[in-house]
Amino acid sequence: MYPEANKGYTYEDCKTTADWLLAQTYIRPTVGIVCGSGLGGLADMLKDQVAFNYKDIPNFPQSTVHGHAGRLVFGTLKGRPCVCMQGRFHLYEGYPIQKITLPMRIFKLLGVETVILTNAAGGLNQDFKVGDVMIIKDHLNIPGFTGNNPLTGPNDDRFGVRFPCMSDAYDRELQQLAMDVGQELGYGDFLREGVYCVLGGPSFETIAESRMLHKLGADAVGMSTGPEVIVARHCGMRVFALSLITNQAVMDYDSEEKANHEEVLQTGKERAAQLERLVTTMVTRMEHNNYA
Ligand SMILES: O=P(O)(O)O[C@H]1O[C@H](CO)[C@@H](O)[C@H]1O
Ligand SMILES: Nc1nc2[nH]cnc2c(=O)[nH]1
Repeated sequence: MYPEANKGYTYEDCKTTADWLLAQTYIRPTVGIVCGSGLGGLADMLKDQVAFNYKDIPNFPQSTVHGHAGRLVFGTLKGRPCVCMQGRFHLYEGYPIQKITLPMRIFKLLGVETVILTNAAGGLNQDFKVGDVMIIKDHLNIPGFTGNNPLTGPNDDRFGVRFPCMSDAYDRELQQLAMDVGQELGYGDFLREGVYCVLGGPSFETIAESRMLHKLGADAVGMSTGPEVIVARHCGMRVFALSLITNQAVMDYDSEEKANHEEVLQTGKERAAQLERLVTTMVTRMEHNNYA
Protein backbone atom coordinates (compact mmCIF):
# COMPACT_ATOMS: atom_id res chain seq x y z
CA MET A 1 0.00 0.00 0.00
CA TYR A 2 2.78 2.42 0.95
CA PRO A 3 5.94 2.82 -1.13
CA GLU A 4 8.96 1.02 0.37
CA ALA A 5 10.76 4.30 1.19
CA ASN A 6 7.82 5.44 3.31
CA LYS A 7 7.82 2.44 5.63
CA GLY A 8 10.40 3.83 8.01
CA TYR A 9 11.40 1.83 11.05
CA THR A 10 9.02 -0.31 13.04
CA TYR A 11 8.47 0.12 16.75
CA GLU A 12 10.47 -3.08 17.23
CA ASP A 13 13.42 -1.69 15.18
CA CYS A 14 13.45 1.42 17.37
CA LYS A 15 13.21 -0.71 20.52
CA THR A 16 16.17 -2.83 19.39
CA THR A 17 18.29 0.31 19.06
CA ALA A 18 17.10 1.81 22.35
CA ASP A 19 17.60 -1.45 24.26
CA TRP A 20 21.09 -1.84 22.77
CA LEU A 21 22.00 1.63 24.05
CA LEU A 22 20.38 1.11 27.47
CA ALA A 23 22.36 -2.08 27.91
CA GLN A 24 25.64 -0.20 27.53
CA THR A 25 25.09 2.72 29.88
CA TYR A 26 23.58 3.21 33.31
CA ILE A 27 22.52 6.77 32.35
CA ARG A 28 18.74 7.13 31.92
CA PRO A 29 18.30 10.43 30.07
CA THR A 30 15.23 12.59 30.52
CA VAL A 31 16.56 15.39 28.29
CA GLY A 32 17.62 14.85 24.66
CA ILE A 33 19.71 17.46 22.86
CA VAL A 34 20.39 17.81 19.13
CA CYS A 35 23.40 19.90 18.09
CA GLY A 36 23.22 22.00 14.94
CA SER A 37 26.01 22.70 12.44
CA GLY A 38 29.13 23.80 14.28
CA LEU A 39 27.34 23.60 17.65
CA GLY A 40 28.56 20.14 18.70
CA GLY A 41 30.49 21.65 21.61
CA LEU A 42 27.27 21.35 23.62
CA ALA A 43 27.92 17.61 23.93
CA ASP A 44 31.31 18.34 25.49
CA MET A 45 29.52 20.03 28.41
CA LEU A 46 28.22 16.63 29.57
CA LYS A 47 29.94 15.03 32.56
CA ASP A 48 30.47 11.26 33.08
CA GLN A 49 30.28 10.71 29.35
CA VAL A 50 29.47 7.45 27.63
CA ALA A 51 29.73 8.05 23.88
CA PHE A 52 28.91 5.96 20.83
CA ASN A 53 29.93 6.52 17.24
CA TYR A 54 26.85 6.46 15.02
CA LYS A 55 28.45 3.73 12.93
CA ASP A 56 28.38 1.36 15.93
CA ILE A 57 24.69 1.90 16.80
CA PRO A 58 22.23 -0.56 15.23
CA ASN A 59 19.96 1.07 12.59
CA PHE A 60 21.57 4.52 13.01
CA PRO A 61 22.41 6.58 9.90
CA GLN A 62 25.89 8.10 9.51
CA SER A 63 26.76 11.82 9.65
CA THR A 64 28.14 13.04 6.34
CA VAL A 65 28.27 16.82 6.91
CA HIS A 66 31.29 18.83 8.06
CA GLY A 67 30.52 20.23 11.52
CA HIS A 68 28.49 17.14 12.57
CA ALA A 69 30.78 14.71 14.42
CA GLY A 70 28.48 11.66 14.36
CA ARG A 71 28.48 10.71 18.05
CA LEU A 72 25.70 10.01 20.50
CA VAL A 73 26.84 11.16 23.92
CA PHE A 74 25.20 10.20 27.21
CA GLY A 75 26.13 12.14 30.33
CA THR A 76 24.91 14.54 32.97
CA LEU A 77 24.41 18.29 32.87
CA LYS A 78 24.55 19.65 36.40
CA GLY A 79 23.47 16.21 37.61
CA ARG A 80 20.62 15.82 35.14
CA PRO A 81 20.87 12.75 32.86
CA CYS A 82 20.99 13.77 29.19
CA VAL A 83 21.67 12.30 25.78
CA CYS A 84 23.12 14.48 23.05
CA MET A 85 23.37 14.02 19.30
CA GLN A 86 26.67 15.50 18.22
CA GLY A 87 25.58 15.70 14.61
CA ARG A 88 22.15 15.38 13.03
CA PHE A 89 20.86 14.07 9.73
CA HIS A 90 19.44 16.13 6.87
CA LEU A 91 17.20 15.38 3.90
CA TYR A 92 19.88 16.52 1.46
CA GLU A 93 22.22 13.75 2.67
CA GLY A 94 19.92 11.45 0.73
CA TYR A 95 18.28 9.71 3.67
CA PRO A 96 14.52 9.14 3.68
CA ILE A 97 12.79 11.53 6.08
CA GLN A 98 11.89 8.62 8.39
CA LYS A 99 15.58 7.90 8.79
CA ILE A 100 16.67 11.43 9.63
CA THR A 101 14.04 11.56 12.37
CA LEU A 102 14.63 8.06 13.76
CA PRO A 103 16.69 9.40 16.70
CA MET A 104 13.60 11.16 18.09
CA ARG A 105 11.85 7.83 18.53
CA ILE A 106 14.99 6.36 20.05
CA PHE A 107 15.06 9.31 22.48
CA LYS A 108 11.46 8.55 23.43
CA LEU A 109 12.22 4.89 24.09
CA LEU A 110 15.27 5.85 26.15
CA GLY A 111 12.94 7.77 28.47
CA VAL A 112 13.51 11.30 27.18
CA GLU A 113 10.72 13.73 28.08
CA THR A 114 12.11 17.02 26.75
CA VAL A 115 13.99 17.59 23.50
CA ILE A 116 16.19 20.63 22.92
CA LEU A 117 17.21 21.21 19.31
CA THR A 118 19.69 23.73 17.98
CA ASN A 119 20.45 24.70 14.42
CA ALA A 120 22.35 27.15 12.27
CA ALA A 121 20.10 29.28 10.09
CA GLY A 122 20.08 32.20 7.69
CA GLY A 123 18.37 35.36 8.91
CA LEU A 124 15.38 36.58 6.88
CA ASN A 125 14.05 39.06 9.43
CA GLN A 126 15.73 42.35 8.59
CA ASP A 127 16.07 43.23 12.29
CA PHE A 128 18.21 40.14 12.91
CA LYS A 129 22.00 40.26 12.92
CA VAL A 130 24.58 37.53 12.45
CA GLY A 131 25.20 36.01 15.90
CA ASP A 132 21.61 36.49 17.10
CA VAL A 133 20.00 33.53 18.83
CA MET A 134 16.37 32.99 17.82
CA ILE A 135 14.03 31.07 20.08
CA ILE A 136 11.82 29.16 17.66
CA LYS A 137 8.13 29.76 18.32
CA ASP A 138 6.81 28.01 15.19
CA HIS A 139 7.89 26.59 11.86
CA LEU A 140 7.04 26.42 8.17
CA ASN A 141 7.74 22.87 7.04
CA ILE A 142 8.10 23.34 3.28
CA PRO A 143 8.99 19.68 2.47
CA GLY A 144 5.75 18.76 4.23
CA PHE A 145 3.80 20.92 1.76
CA THR A 146 4.80 18.49 -0.96
CA GLY A 147 4.02 15.36 1.04
CA ASN A 148 7.47 14.78 2.52
CA ASN A 149 6.35 14.49 6.13
CA PRO A 150 8.17 12.10 8.52
CA LEU A 151 4.86 10.61 9.67
CA THR A 152 3.94 9.48 6.15
CA GLY A 153 3.28 5.74 6.06
CA PRO A 154 1.46 3.45 8.46
CA ASN A 155 0.88 4.98 11.89
CA ASP A 156 1.94 3.01 14.97
CA ASP A 157 -0.32 4.11 17.83
CA ARG A 158 2.37 3.09 20.32
CA PHE A 159 4.22 6.22 19.21
CA GLY A 160 1.29 8.59 18.73
CA VAL A 161 -1.94 9.42 16.95
CA ARG A 162 -2.47 9.43 13.17
CA PHE A 163 -3.17 13.17 13.01
CA PRO A 164 -1.07 14.97 15.62
CA CYS A 165 -1.71 18.60 16.52
CA MET A 166 1.17 20.98 15.69
CA SER A 167 -0.22 24.32 16.87
CA ASP A 168 1.48 23.67 20.22
CA ALA A 169 4.67 22.18 18.75
CA TYR A 170 7.07 24.53 20.55
CA ASP A 171 6.54 24.52 24.30
CA ARG A 172 5.61 28.01 25.47
CA GLU A 173 6.84 27.59 29.04
CA LEU A 174 10.25 26.54 27.77
CA GLN A 175 10.34 29.56 25.41
CA GLN A 176 9.63 31.80 28.39
CA LEU A 177 12.27 30.01 30.43
CA ALA A 178 14.82 30.61 27.64
CA MET A 179 13.92 34.31 27.55
CA ASP A 180 14.25 34.61 31.34
CA VAL A 181 17.54 32.72 31.46
CA GLY A 182 18.87 34.65 28.45
CA GLN A 183 18.05 37.99 30.10
CA GLU A 184 19.68 36.92 33.35
CA LEU A 185 22.84 35.89 31.54
CA GLY A 186 22.98 39.28 29.82
CA TYR A 187 22.12 37.93 26.37
CA GLY A 188 19.12 40.23 25.87
CA ASP A 189 20.86 42.15 23.08
CA PHE A 190 21.09 39.13 20.82
CA LEU A 191 18.13 37.01 21.96
CA ARG A 192 15.20 37.00 19.51
CA GLU A 193 12.16 34.87 18.81
CA GLY A 194 10.67 33.90 15.50
CA VAL A 195 9.48 31.42 12.90
CA TYR A 196 11.93 28.93 11.39
CA CYS A 197 11.43 27.73 7.82
CA VAL A 198 12.74 24.29 6.76
CA LEU A 199 13.82 23.68 3.19
CA GLY A 200 15.32 20.51 1.75
CA GLY A 201 18.68 22.05 0.78
CA PRO A 202 21.53 21.58 0.10
CA SER A 203 21.54 24.64 -2.16
CA PHE A 204 21.11 27.90 -0.29
CA GLU A 205 18.22 30.17 -1.29
CA THR A 206 17.97 32.36 -4.33
CA ILE A 207 17.16 36.00 -3.67
CA ALA A 208 13.59 35.49 -4.87
CA GLU A 209 13.17 32.48 -2.57
CA SER A 210 14.45 34.38 0.48
CA ARG A 211 12.10 37.27 -0.28
CA MET A 212 9.19 34.87 -0.67
CA LEU A 213 9.91 33.02 2.59
CA HIS A 214 10.15 36.31 4.45
CA LYS A 215 6.79 37.41 3.02
CA LEU A 216 5.32 34.07 4.11
CA GLY A 217 6.22 34.84 7.71
CA ALA A 218 9.59 33.15 8.19
CA ASP A 219 12.27 34.90 10.25
CA ALA A 220 15.03 32.37 9.61
CA VAL A 221 15.69 29.58 7.11
CA GLY A 222 17.53 26.28 7.40
CA MET A 223 17.56 22.64 6.33
CA SER A 224 16.66 20.73 9.51
CA THR A 225 14.73 20.68 12.79
CA GLY A 226 11.12 20.77 11.50
CA PRO A 227 10.90 17.04 10.73
CA GLU A 228 12.55 16.16 14.08
CA VAL A 229 10.06 18.39 15.90
CA ILE A 230 7.10 16.71 14.19
CA VAL A 231 8.28 13.25 15.23
CA ALA A 232 9.17 14.36 18.77
CA ARG A 233 5.72 15.91 19.24
CA HIS A 234 3.99 12.91 17.68
CA CYS A 235 5.41 10.73 20.46
CA GLY A 236 4.59 13.25 23.18
CA MET A 237 7.94 14.81 24.07
CA ARG A 238 8.15 18.52 24.94
CA VAL A 239 10.16 20.53 22.45
CA PHE A 240 12.35 23.58 22.70
CA ALA A 241 14.40 24.75 19.72
CA LEU A 242 16.66 27.62 18.85
CA SER A 243 18.44 28.90 15.76
CA LEU A 244 21.79 30.59 15.71
CA ILE A 245 21.64 33.18 12.92
CA THR A 246 24.94 32.32 11.27
CA ASN A 247 24.47 34.46 8.14
CA GLN A 248 22.01 36.91 6.65
CA ALA A 249 19.98 35.46 3.79
CA VAL A 250 20.72 37.52 0.67
CA MET A 251 17.60 39.53 -0.17
CA ASP A 252 19.00 42.21 -2.41
CA TYR A 253 20.32 42.01 -6.01
CA ASP A 254 22.99 44.64 -5.21
CA SER A 255 24.45 42.55 -2.38
CA GLU A 256 27.91 41.00 -2.73
CA GLU A 257 27.19 38.52 0.10
CA LYS A 258 27.20 34.80 -0.69
CA ALA A 259 25.90 32.20 1.76
CA ASN A 260 28.48 29.51 2.52
CA HIS A 261 28.98 26.70 5.04
CA GLU A 262 32.34 28.08 6.27
CA GLU A 263 30.66 31.25 7.52
CA VAL A 264 27.99 29.10 9.16
CA LEU A 265 30.62 27.11 11.08
CA GLN A 266 32.62 30.23 11.95
CA THR A 267 29.60 32.01 13.50
CA GLY A 268 28.89 28.81 15.41
CA LYS A 269 32.38 28.93 16.89
CA GLU A 270 31.99 32.57 17.92
CA ARG A 271 28.66 32.08 19.74
CA ALA A 272 29.26 28.51 20.98
CA ALA A 273 30.15 29.40 24.57
CA GLN A 274 27.03 31.55 25.11
CA LEU A 275 24.76 29.04 23.46
CA GLU A 276 26.16 26.27 25.64
CA ARG A 277 25.64 28.38 28.76
CA LEU A 278 22.05 29.20 27.77
CA VAL A 279 21.15 25.56 27.20
CA THR A 280 22.93 24.24 30.30
CA THR A 281 21.31 26.83 32.54
CA MET A 282 17.92 26.05 31.04
CA VAL A 283 18.39 22.35 31.75
CA THR A 284 19.22 23.09 35.39
CA ARG A 285 16.19 25.35 35.77
CA MET A 286 13.90 22.83 34.10
CA GLU A 287 14.67 20.53 36.99
CA HIS A 288 14.06 23.15 39.63
CA ASN A 289 10.82 24.33 38.06
CA ASN A 290 9.69 20.76 37.57
CA TYR A 291 9.58 21.15 33.78
CA ALA A 292 9.68 17.61 32.40
O1 LIG B 1 20.41 22.76 10.58
P1 LIG B 1 21.82 22.47 10.92
O2 LIG B 1 22.09 21.03 11.10
O3 LIG B 1 22.32 23.31 12.06
O4 LIG B 1 22.69 22.91 9.64
C1 LIG B 1 22.49 24.06 8.85
O5 LIG B 1 23.75 24.41 8.31
C2 LIG B 1 23.94 23.73 7.05
C3 LIG B 1 24.27 24.75 6.00
O6 LIG B 1 25.41 25.48 6.29
C4 LIG B 1 22.64 23.02 6.74
O7 LIG B 1 22.74 21.67 7.10
C5 LIG B 1 21.66 23.75 7.61
O8 LIG B 1 20.51 22.98 7.94
N1 LIG C 1 18.72 27.06 3.92
C1 LIG C 1 19.65 27.65 4.68
N2 LIG C 1 20.24 26.96 5.64
C2 LIG C 1 21.17 27.58 6.38
N3 LIG C 1 21.90 27.14 7.40
C3 LIG C 1 22.69 28.14 7.82
N4 LIG C 1 22.48 29.23 7.08
C4 LIG C 1 21.53 28.90 6.17
C5 LIG C 1 20.89 29.63 5.13
O1 LIG C 1 21.14 30.81 4.86
N5 LIG C 1 19.95 28.95 4.42
